[in-house]
Amino acid sequence: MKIIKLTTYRVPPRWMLLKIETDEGIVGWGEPVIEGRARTVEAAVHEMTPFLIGQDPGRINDLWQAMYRGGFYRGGAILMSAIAGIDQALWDMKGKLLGVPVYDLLGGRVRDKMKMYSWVGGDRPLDVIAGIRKLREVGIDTFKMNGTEEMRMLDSARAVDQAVGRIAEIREAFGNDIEFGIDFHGRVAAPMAKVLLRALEPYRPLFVEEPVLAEQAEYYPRLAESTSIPLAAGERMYSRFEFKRVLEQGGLAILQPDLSHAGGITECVKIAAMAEAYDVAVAPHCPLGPVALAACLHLDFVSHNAVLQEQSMGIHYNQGAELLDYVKNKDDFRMEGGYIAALTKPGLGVEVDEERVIEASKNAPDWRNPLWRHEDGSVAEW
Ligand SMILES: O=C(O)[C@H](O)[C@@H](O)[C@@H](O)[C@H](O)CO
Ligand SMILES: [Mg+2]
Repeated sequence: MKIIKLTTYRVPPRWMLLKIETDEGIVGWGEPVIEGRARTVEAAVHEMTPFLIGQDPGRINDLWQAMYRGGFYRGGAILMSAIAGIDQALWDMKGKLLGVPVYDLLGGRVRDKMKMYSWVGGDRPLDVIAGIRKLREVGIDTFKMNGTEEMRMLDSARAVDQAVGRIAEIREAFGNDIEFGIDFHGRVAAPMAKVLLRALEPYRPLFVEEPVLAEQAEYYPRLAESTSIPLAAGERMYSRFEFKRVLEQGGLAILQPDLSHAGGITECVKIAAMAEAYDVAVAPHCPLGPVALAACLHLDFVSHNAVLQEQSMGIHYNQGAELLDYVKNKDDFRMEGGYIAALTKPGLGVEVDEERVIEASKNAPDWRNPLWRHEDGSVAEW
């Protein structure tokens, strides 16, 4: 079998879907995208196309190594997201060819269902209580929210009290009937991270995510020493070569590789295995679309140390399209009691509504995250 065509579709809200076709009619779908840089990743995918045309899609490992090592320069958000989406489509095709779900190609399931969580609140964590109440009605009991608004490198007691007060209200309202992670979203510099973590201790969040920016990873062990709250990060690390340093130095209790940013299934399964060797959990990052989520779920179902899965239903970014709008087999993604069952159809298990995708791609937005500034006019981390 040979690859004959790659087609990319940028679609609302901010996703990109990739269709790979072969000379034997087998089609694979992937989701190569970096939020806010869809066109750049699209260019990277098309730069890889001349190499991929004519290749045997079944040689996933060789194609991955050639895409990663073949261009001399390697890694980073753009190239690893392009490789990720192509890799997802290759696994989709291999599963379809052999008539089995991807998790069976990876040795079979280690669990019967996977624990999911939902976002509540938006860029500025408002109305979180109402959001939790609404999602609890449909059985969700695990949540994530932004922990702060803009946070200066050295900020005020008031800013800390505002951030902690919101969390106190949640515990006050729901006690231990729910669990929640708090995403510092890289907005917090190390000195304030230490202050916030200390102040959040009494409310026992499930984890604090991106306590500092990925480029400040050397703080993870120091912050971990100063708190009992499990620390999580990974959405802005793009290969096992970045994760290995973080595992060696310690500090993170949970790795959150993104299956559409960190080289795809081939790479993230290796990252999950590395984490297991250090007794570190994985909770794949996925504020994206259905193909990205399906790729995450196949990793979750073969990884002993997979503990939680992010999904974007109702996330504040999904303006103009919702998680399952481009999926025909919506029922397969049903969550019950906060869990999801394995996607058992061959390949990734997503039946893409191609007509809907093509239609939506005709007016895809160029989504950008906002540029935040502090009161003094300096750039703030969003
Ligand atoms: O945890 C999460 O989902 C992420 O931090 C998410 O908010 C960002 O990755 C966002 O998608 C970037 O545009
Ligand atoms: Mg995050």
